[in-house]
Amino acid sequence: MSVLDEILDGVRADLAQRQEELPLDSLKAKAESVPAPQDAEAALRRPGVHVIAEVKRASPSKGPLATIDDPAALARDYEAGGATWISVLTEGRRFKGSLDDLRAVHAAVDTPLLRKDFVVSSYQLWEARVFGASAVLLIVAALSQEALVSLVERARSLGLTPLVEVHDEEEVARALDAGATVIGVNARNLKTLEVDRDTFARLAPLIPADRVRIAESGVRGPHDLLAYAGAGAGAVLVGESLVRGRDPREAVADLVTAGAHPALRDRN
Ligand SMILES: O=P(O)(O)OC[C@@H](O)[C@@H](O)c1c[nH]c2ccccc12
Repeated sequence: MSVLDEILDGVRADLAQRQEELPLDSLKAKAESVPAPQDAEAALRRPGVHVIAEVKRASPSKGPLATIDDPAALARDYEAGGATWISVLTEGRRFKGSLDDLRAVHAAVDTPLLRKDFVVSSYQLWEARVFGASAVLLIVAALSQEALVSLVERARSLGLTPLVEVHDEEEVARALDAGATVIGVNARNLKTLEVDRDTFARLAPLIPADRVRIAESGVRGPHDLLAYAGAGAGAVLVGESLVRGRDPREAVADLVTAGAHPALRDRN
């Protein structure tokens, strides 16, 4: 069984528990009192190479990364640093995230939020909507093509921008078949946890230039942003180096400055 399979088993068990406690109709009713999502895709289509800063306490590959007692405070630092999106991990077992983290961050910042989780059901799309996300991660490797197509359509119907994540050539083809317009290339193989920063450069040419291309994982600083930008990234998604760093606001600001370089203005 791969790491991804193990994670998905836990996700499905926790999801069943939540649906038991809060049936879909009750969840949907809560959406009426939550402001509509922002157009997260439009934010990424502004000129330059964008920074998506992630609230990430732990990971299967590294274990505990940071306690993050106050995710809202961290998100405010990310916003002050100039992040275009803030990603909030909500998977609890391996990443120590929660929907409460998403709610707290939504109450603290105006920046569009990405619900970072292992989505396998439209119930989780409604959760993302109710807890304040404007975008939601859909991992191709975790979904059948039928499920992927359905979840992309349902996410859009809720006003959520689907960020469709790929790791190889076949998954790029599947993301395009599903109509993805925002595609993330994860340098980390979720089945083996290996990180290969060259993955983005290998797959980017397969992603049409009219899509937003996001390079995910392994960004240690501005030099990695510039390398990913040089390979065609319109945004980078950064977690570990920010949550482990001395000053998250300053680290985001340094990445944002690199991404705003005049030579990168035509990126999106
Ligand atoms: O911590 P890093 O190496 O900066 O990576 C961030 C982000 O890309 C990573 O957390 C991630 C990318 N895709 C995911 C899917 C599920 C969980 C986590 C992820």
